[in-house]
Amino acid sequence: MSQTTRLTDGRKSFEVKKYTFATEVIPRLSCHDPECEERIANGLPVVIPDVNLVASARHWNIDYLHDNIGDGKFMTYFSSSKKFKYYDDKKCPNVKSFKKPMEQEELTFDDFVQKINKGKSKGQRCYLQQTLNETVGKNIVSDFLGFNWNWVTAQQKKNSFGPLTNNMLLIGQEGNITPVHYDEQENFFAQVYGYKRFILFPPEEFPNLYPHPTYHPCDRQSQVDFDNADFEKFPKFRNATGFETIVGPGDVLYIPIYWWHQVESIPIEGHTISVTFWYKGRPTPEKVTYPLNAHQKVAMMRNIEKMIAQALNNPDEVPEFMQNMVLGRYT
Ligand SMILES: CCC[C@@H](CC(=O)O)C(=O)C(=O)O
Ligand SMILES: [Zn+2]
Repeated sequence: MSQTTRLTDGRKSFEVKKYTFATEVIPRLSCHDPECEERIANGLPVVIPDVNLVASARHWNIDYLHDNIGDGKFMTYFSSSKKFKYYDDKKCPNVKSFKKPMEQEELTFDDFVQKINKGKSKGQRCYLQQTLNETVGKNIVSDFLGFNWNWVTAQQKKNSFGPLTNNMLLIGQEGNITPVHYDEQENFFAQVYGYKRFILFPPEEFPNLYPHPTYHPCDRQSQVDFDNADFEKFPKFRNATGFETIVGPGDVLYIPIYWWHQVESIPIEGHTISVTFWYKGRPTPEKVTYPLNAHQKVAMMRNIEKMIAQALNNPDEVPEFMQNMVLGRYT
């Protein structure tokens, strides 16, 4: 039986699965606290409970969204397990043996609601993950316009983030898990309904988390299954140490670019609703300062892998090429 541990969102406490790695709690700071500003400026995660980023969506629930979201299509993922491990369809041809970890389908919101209800009986889980776009109804537009754009745009400017790329609506069933991965964007993650556990690791943990190669469909995703870690294949995973928190309605979590995160919908309210605010990263500084920081090194490793895969013009040749270059020479 797996052990559990208790975690709080500052108001309630939750029994959550205990993994093999140690974690520290992510600080929870008021948006008026200078230390909160400092953490964002320094690319460190922070939970912000009082910024009211999506307070205008506090009344969002499945029924309200069903009645107001409009007749657009919503990308929905289906998984026979709790895990929703993202993959890039366009990279599937690069790995012939790749088995898709989940299915995807574009549904109307009405179909999605039916799937959620039917899925429960058929043991299939679903996760709606769709960029909010112009197809939404006028009430959702008004809620969207009511987001605290002053605060988040001020953060974008003072931290020299790039442009806002999208706001993604996430509706997951309780118990759904997005396995550990990193994104190449800054993210203010706003929790609207229900509770989510976030486990984060800094970019320095790259060696301990063994991401798939960049040409692999699961680029940016760790190969390590937290529930059943293969310590033979991934020995450095023993050294992983992370940070974690629980976010509840109204909380915003700043997830810095290149920080790894695993996200678990806490089995308490039936489902969870979240909205992401993704921004392109800071522009490359004119004058590079040394030593390079961890996320610059991750960006470098990504570029080198992409260049080698492109130059060989055959992804199947990359593993041997990389091993010939490193094993016995840099080990
Ligand atoms: C598609 C985005 C999913 C989200 C995790 C989650 O809420 O399950 C995440 O990984 C992020 O916001 O970066
Ligand atoms: Zn992510």
